[in-house]
Amino acid sequence: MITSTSFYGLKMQWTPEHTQWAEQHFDISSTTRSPAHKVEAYRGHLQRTYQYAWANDDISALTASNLLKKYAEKYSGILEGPNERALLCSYSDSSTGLMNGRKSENESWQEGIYPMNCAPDVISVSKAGMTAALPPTDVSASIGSSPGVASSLSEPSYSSSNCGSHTATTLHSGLPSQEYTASYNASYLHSSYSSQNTPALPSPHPSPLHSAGLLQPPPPPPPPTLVPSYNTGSPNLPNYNYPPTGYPSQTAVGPGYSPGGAPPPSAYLPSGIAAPTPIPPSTLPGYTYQSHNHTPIAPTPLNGSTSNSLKRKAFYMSGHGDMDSSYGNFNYNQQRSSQSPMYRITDSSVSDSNRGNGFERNAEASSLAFKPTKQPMSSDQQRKFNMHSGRALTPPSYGSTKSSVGDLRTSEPYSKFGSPIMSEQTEEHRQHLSHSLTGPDLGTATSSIHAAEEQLKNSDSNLVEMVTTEILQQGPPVDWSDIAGLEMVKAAIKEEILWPILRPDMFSGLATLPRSLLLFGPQGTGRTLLARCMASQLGAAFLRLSSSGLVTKWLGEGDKIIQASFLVARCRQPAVVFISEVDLLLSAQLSEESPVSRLKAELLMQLDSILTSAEDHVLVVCSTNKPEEIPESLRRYFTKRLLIPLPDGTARHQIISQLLSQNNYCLSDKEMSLLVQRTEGFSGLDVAQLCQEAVVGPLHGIPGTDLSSIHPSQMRPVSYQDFDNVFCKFQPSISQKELDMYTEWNKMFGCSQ
Ligand SMILES: Nc1ncnc2c1ncn2[C@@H]1O[C@H](COP(=O)(O)OP(=O)(O)OP(=O)(O)O)[C@@H](O)[C@H]1O
Repeated sequence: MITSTSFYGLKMQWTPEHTQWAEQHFDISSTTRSPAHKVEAYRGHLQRTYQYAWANDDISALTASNLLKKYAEKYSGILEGPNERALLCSYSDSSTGLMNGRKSENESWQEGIYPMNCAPDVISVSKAGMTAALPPTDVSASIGSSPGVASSLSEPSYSSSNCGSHTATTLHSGLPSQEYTASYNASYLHSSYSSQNTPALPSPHPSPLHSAGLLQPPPPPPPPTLVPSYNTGSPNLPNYNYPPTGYPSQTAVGPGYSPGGAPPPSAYLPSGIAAPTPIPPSTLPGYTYQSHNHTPIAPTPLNGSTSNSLKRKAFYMSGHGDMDSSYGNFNYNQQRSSQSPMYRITDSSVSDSNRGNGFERNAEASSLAFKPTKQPMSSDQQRKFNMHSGRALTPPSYGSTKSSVGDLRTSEPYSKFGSPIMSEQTEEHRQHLSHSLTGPDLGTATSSIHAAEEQLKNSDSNLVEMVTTEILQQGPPVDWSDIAGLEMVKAAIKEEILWPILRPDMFSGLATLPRSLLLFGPQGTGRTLLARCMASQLGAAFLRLSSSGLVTKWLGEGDKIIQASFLVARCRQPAVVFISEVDLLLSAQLSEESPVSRLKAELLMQLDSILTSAEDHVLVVCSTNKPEEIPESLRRYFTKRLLIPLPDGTARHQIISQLLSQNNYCLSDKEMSLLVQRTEGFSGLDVAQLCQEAVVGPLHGIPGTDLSSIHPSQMRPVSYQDFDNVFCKFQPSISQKELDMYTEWNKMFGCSQ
């Protein structure tokens, strides 16, 4: 019998042979679906395929048969073939360009550029072992049930009194983060995909579903091991045992992400592999600042609209000035471990009256004590940090004298010169390296270090000394929780930069590891902090080059300094080289005759070498507030380009609270809310400077001029009035036009939208 079928106007004639053939064909390899189902599936496909076929034309039985056969072969291969995950794999492959930043410069980086629309379809009809994607109806349910969405979208209300030396945790407990959206759930893979023990790795770019926060990682595995090397057999860390509860998970962000906390389980990695936070917190005896019983930070609200929740928010405004960059001992997380190496020791031997009044116990009168980061590490901290780094212990140089090259925002003397070439430390360093980098490149990294050491021996020793004292920086490690807000950025850095570096064996699908990163946006938003944090998390040496220093004071030998810095970085690898204001070196405005072009050429040569070397474990992080000045042809040097926005209300609240917590202050909840509101558009640096000015306020009311004789108890607490008095000195220094420019550039060339 001949039957006639019409698909969107396309008439087809079916003979019994056709039907039989189709059924037989589908039956060949399927063990999970009946022939009838497959024919249904196939018909569905035909419906879609033939929409753009020759509508309304009759076709011959022969043509129909050929078409049938052709598509049956094609689709049976996808549905039933052993490589049914080819689509996912090719998804990963096709994204290699993205990972490498080799994207065509004219292409914009748009969200959803790598949709995984096909994956759920394929998965859901393929193996029984693969869980189907969430149905669309689950989308809203999932979002609605997200703790982020459930929370209030309004400015946080502060329920507690803020009088006294409160800790930041008390102050902003219950605060939702306005910036974080649940969309970034630290997992790129479809949940079903992640459950497979496949070596194939996905693209690092989140699928739309993940961006929407719909796909959650699998339940957490047993206590994370971090980088196994850190607690197994490292001679540097003989007794170290990473406390699994040291960084309790944070509810403010998606379940897959816990900044500053124990590394989350991730669908990105096979089960049991934890997110990298390799630097273990050191134990600070007597530290009682924070218990683990604090109320967790309230879930971060998504923006009101669901569509907005699908994007990483990017908003920013002003930034200016220059100030101590090493607020490394802040605590912006409720669950910050009391054992964090970053948290400044509360010396219980010092009376309360001696604390938090603007006069630190060792501070000179001029410093006025609002210097949360300028305290040297305790000997215990130093010991711990030294154990991490596996390098000779030298005094912290963060916060030491200003260098035009290293651009240190510090006040302490530089650390003593220590040769970048490992001598007695060499073996220790090797072991550290071997523990922190478990990938297959370890052997070659070691040989690369040897080669760099040889080169360094032949270099100008004065130059090398200058680099090791001024550019190579040592200091207390920076934890994620030391950086207020920026949750999306932090998550992206963890997943797209740090994990592949720490576990190259797990990311073998990537053509090359991420080796360069551009942080762009307004000044004073924590880009240096982020770079330092990356170095800390990688257990890497940190070298900081200031482009403005190079093109002004050091112009004559700037290229040699760049060269020597990269050489030292290779000797000390793993290493992070941070270059601020990189637009000054890479600007398109530079003529060939310009002396700066020598620096540019040297930098590009070094970048080329880093990007092409599979051996070196050197990460280059550059910052700029003029990304548009980087020529199109040079953008490709940056594997990732991340917008660092201005702090949102929650982050500003965190910064203010944290800074004030070190002083005696009295602010009502309402006043605190007002401060948060009034600092809208401020950069993190602006906020910090505002606080610094305000805490000096109480001094002005003290009669007499001899401040040295004043006892701290005579000082009144810092009040709202003190802030009010200095607000006139501060205002957002960035225009809406500039903000729009960042948004546009981010849309076109950034990786976080
Ligand atoms: N997100 C943040 N969390 C905590 N502190 C911050 C943050 N952003 C800025 N700050 C404060 O501002 C200071 C400057 O930050 P940082 O140097 O990291 O900014 P930057 O973006 O590198 O700026 P610049 O490009 O001007 O050097 C920090 O020392 C800190 O006090």
